[in-house]
Amino acid sequence: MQTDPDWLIDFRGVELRRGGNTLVGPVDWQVELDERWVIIGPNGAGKTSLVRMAAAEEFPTTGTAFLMGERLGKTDMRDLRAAIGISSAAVQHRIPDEERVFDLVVSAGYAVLGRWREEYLDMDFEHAQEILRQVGAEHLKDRTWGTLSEGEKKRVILGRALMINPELLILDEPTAGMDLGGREDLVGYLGELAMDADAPAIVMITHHVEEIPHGFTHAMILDEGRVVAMGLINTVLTSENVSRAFHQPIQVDRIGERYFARRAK
Ligand SMILES: Nc1ncnc2c1ncn2[C@@H]1O[C@H](COP(=O)(O)OP(=O)(O)OP(=O)(O)O)[C@@H](O)[C@H]1O
Repeated sequence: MQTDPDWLIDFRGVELRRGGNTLVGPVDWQVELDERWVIIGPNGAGKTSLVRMAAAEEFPTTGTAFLMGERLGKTDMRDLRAAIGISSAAVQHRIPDEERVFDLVVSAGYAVLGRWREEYLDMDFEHAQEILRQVGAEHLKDRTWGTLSEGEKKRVILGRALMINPELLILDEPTAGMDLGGREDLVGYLGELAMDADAPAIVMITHHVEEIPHGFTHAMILDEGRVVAMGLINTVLTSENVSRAFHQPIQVDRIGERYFARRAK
């Protein structure tokens, strides 16, 4: 079976099952390099399960999955993971509290936690410095991970994900726990990234349509493991589709480049 070289993600009939339950699927999904996807859906809809397969962290139980042209199960997962930047609660939980922020970011390219386990180049230090500046975390570089607030952690983990110059960037609730100002800063930054032609393909899970940065091109809505709608964002993020997924009348409005949702009267 072949995949299209333009597709970073190519899922065909992909399902993830555990203990007799289908967590997500079957899903057919293709993501191209210049696409920026948002995935929304109620708690337990299967969003994280889906992106864990896209992050080469899980194998599908059934179906065929290609990531960056390589078929999952037929290639070394470590090679794939080296090209995928991930910001998620699971990644956060693996970081020891005593890890220094700058070391955490600089070591990302070597897929290790801990600054002194590899040789680093001046270029790596400069790159890490620049990325921390971009995500608004330069002032945190000498702090240890365990001392950071939730929002500060989110910035740093995004920096670590970007440090490897990924082909695919996976963001599982990247703004969770952030205050309003911090969230708007990060949404603005992600919007700039989304508009950058050299940026990686992006797949972002969020609970709040208000957090979708401008420049995002596609959306998928999941409910109970199934795709309710997927495709171009403006055709998918409609009141009708969101109401169907959340089982209540929701009005979705687009104001400028941003989306807003509330329960319809
Ligand atoms: N290892 C597992 N074994 C059994 N069930 C699981 C396992 N992992 C997840 N689930 C279940 O699969 C469903 C989908 O979980 P998933 O984390 O993918 O949902 P989600 O859409 O990301 O949810 P949330 O918005 O709450 O983060 C949930 O009902 C969850 O309880």
